[in-house]
Amino acid sequence: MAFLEGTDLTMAEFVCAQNERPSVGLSSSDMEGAIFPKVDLGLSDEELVPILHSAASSWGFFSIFNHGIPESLLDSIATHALHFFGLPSSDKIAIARNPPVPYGYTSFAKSAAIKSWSEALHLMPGEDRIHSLFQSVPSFQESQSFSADIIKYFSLAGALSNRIITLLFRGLMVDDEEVERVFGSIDPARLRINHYPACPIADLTYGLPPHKDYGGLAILHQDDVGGLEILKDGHWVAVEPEKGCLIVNIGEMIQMMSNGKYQSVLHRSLVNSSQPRLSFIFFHFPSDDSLVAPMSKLVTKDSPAKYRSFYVKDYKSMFAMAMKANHSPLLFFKESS
Ligand SMILES: O=C(O)CCC(=O)C(=O)O
Ligand SMILES: [Fe+2]
Repeated sequence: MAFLEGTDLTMAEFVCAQNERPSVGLSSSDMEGAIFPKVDLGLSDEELVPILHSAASSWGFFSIFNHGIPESLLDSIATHALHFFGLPSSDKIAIARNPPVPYGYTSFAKSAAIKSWSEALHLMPGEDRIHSLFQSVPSFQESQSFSADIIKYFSLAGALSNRIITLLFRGLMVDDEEVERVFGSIDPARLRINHYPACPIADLTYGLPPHKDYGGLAILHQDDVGGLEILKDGHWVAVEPEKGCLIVNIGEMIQMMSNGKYQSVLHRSLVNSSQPRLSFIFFHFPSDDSLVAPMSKLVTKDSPAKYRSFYVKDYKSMFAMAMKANHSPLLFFKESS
């Protein structure tokens, strides 16, 4: 029997095989001697270079505060998003994402080998595009102010992400201009808003199964429920929510361009049986027609290129195949050593 309004999914479809179910993770305070990095972005660029370098090299994930994005904007996006996800399914699917169009609403993932107990809104920059998307949702009263928030957020998160990426590469002695050439525009950026309803079979399934993020840098905002875990030294560790903080993580594109100096880290979202959860993530991508390669300064005789150069669109076209093979697309471009 279908259990989700507007879908033909059954609960059994979400039950993972015994060996794929989420094992119990650790709290970050259980990690002896390893403290999840928390970075004050109010410091000067000069002070931040070594701090960010260390956080990104040791964990690949870190928390930031004093990041300059107003709390009121983050709260407002979360409130509007919850109202959107609370609409009847027939309204939400009015803006269903239809590939190759990369934006719109996706209901509980049907095609993936491991189902995700989550629905999502995928957005890309562009004032007209965002306005007309939300205006197409019947009975959504908040389309104007939600659109305005999203437009503002793209701009602020884009500038924030740009600053962090630039400083991370300064930590590897790479010139700002080289970074600007690849990440200078937010046009290819994406915002993904995830909604994880409370789940009656929370121990048997995932909100999102383990994965690495594809783009350059991801900046995540989560509510106070918790559920994000990252793989650290072979253990799943919970990234506990903290008001006012955002979570940053290295995507595969930075792993490749840093020639493996910064690593993209596996992470997953768990669900729980009592509370819904909301997160939203800004993904900073290079544009599809950029040719990316390990930065020339980082390729030497002693440290040869670990990856072949590629066009971002070719990398993206490997997503589906990588998913089937249960690994990430970057593996297809690894140089044999
Ligand atoms: O919701 C979360 O905590 C993680 C989401 C995530 O990893 C993603 O959307 O790529
Ligand atoms: Fe992710």
